[in-house]
Amino acid sequence: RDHTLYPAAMFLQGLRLYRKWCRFSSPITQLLILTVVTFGVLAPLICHRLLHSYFYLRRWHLDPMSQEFMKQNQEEGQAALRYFEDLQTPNSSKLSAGMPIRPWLLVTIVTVQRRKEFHYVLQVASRFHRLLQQCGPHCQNYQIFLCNVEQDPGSYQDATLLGTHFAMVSRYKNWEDPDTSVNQFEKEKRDYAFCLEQSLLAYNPEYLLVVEDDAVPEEELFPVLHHLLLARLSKPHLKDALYLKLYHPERLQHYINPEPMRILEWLGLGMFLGPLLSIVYSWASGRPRLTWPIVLFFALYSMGLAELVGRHYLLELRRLAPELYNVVPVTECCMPAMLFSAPSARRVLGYLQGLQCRRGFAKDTALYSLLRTKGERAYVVEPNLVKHVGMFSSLRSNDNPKLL
Ligand SMILES: CC(=O)N[C@H]1[C@@H](OP(=O)(O)OP(=O)(O)OC[C@H]2O[C@@H](n3ccc(=O)[nH]c3=O)[C@H](O)[C@@H]2O)O[C@H](CO)[C@H](O)[C@@H]1O
Repeated sequence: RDHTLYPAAMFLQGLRLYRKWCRFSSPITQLLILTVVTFGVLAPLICHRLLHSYFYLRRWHLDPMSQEFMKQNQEEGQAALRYFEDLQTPNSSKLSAGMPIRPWLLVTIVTVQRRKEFHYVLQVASRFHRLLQQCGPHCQNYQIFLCNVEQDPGSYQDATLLGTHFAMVSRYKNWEDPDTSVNQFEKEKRDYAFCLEQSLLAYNPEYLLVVEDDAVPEEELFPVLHHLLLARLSKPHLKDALYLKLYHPERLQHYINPEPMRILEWLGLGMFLGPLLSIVYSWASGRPRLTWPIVLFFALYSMGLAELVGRHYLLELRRLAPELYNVVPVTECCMPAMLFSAPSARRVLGYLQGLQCRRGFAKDTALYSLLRTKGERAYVVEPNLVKHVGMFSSLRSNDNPKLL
């Protein structure tokens, strides 16, 4: 007896029973049962632990998952510390003499001190360092640059450690109050502008990737950037963009967002899966005729399922190949990882210098608000190419942060 044939035999038997049942029940009853079973039983059972799904059981899982994330992240911080402690220190002449004259891509990490035990900046820098090593000759013209905007740079041990491995600039010399009349968000913007300016002055790179000190790059960052910069961004409408965002918060990635591109994507999904699922249904129920109401039902069914399970998880499928990554017009919020061409970095610097930030109008909102008035375009890559790990913000106090 061939035991491997059991599942196939069971499937055929089930199909036979199902077809018999279908003959005596109306399609409306069948589709109603399918809807109830999918949305009421299967999806909640499968998805209740998925953080970015509507089925997520926040009350049950949010606290333990947040604690677990922080515990793991602290361990990753320790691992990053060991990474640099074990790494051989390059001699200082190598740090400057080995530098390419004009890097193709400069990665600038903007950092201030916060929650020492997590070593956020070490996590970011160690991952970039390792990815560059793995990338080898393809990334020969890449450079990492640390921009330390801590007011008391002497006390910032992680930055001091990184200064022995990477080129670094410090905005403040000793403990220094930059300007008491300046609010925290204006200071943050000025710090960012300083880092942009220093990167351009010191390296004049072709492309500049400015990352915040809690944005850990994904493994595929460099191959995807290669593809985007060499194949996709050479197209005129993308080439002159003001910036390309490599991260957008997962909680804002749903279809039900006032964004035309997403709505189009959602409709496209329904138009693709609607007919496909209808064909499967017709075949399984033994009804050869496809009717419009059934196609429409499955289109809405798949669109509803995709939204409720979470668009974020569908986007993850795009990681299979660099060609599958989406590049769409940006929306407001957040700039943990921003890619600029040299001319666009100069334009951003000028714009930032002309802006005044405050609570509720931080640098990300300010920059986004400029797009329309200055006639600029900007894009975001999906899925995210960095992971935001900083549960504790250096700008907004929160002693008990949660993943959502
Ligand atoms: C994940 C996420 O949504 N992050 C956004 C959020 O940051 P957060 O509120 O998460 O703040 P954060 O602690 O991640 O700091 C953002 C960046 O500002 C830097 N920093 C901090 C303090 C300072 O005095 N000077 C300075 O330059 C810091 O090193 C980091 O690179 O809001 C900011 C605007 O306010 C930006 O839009 C961030 O992208």
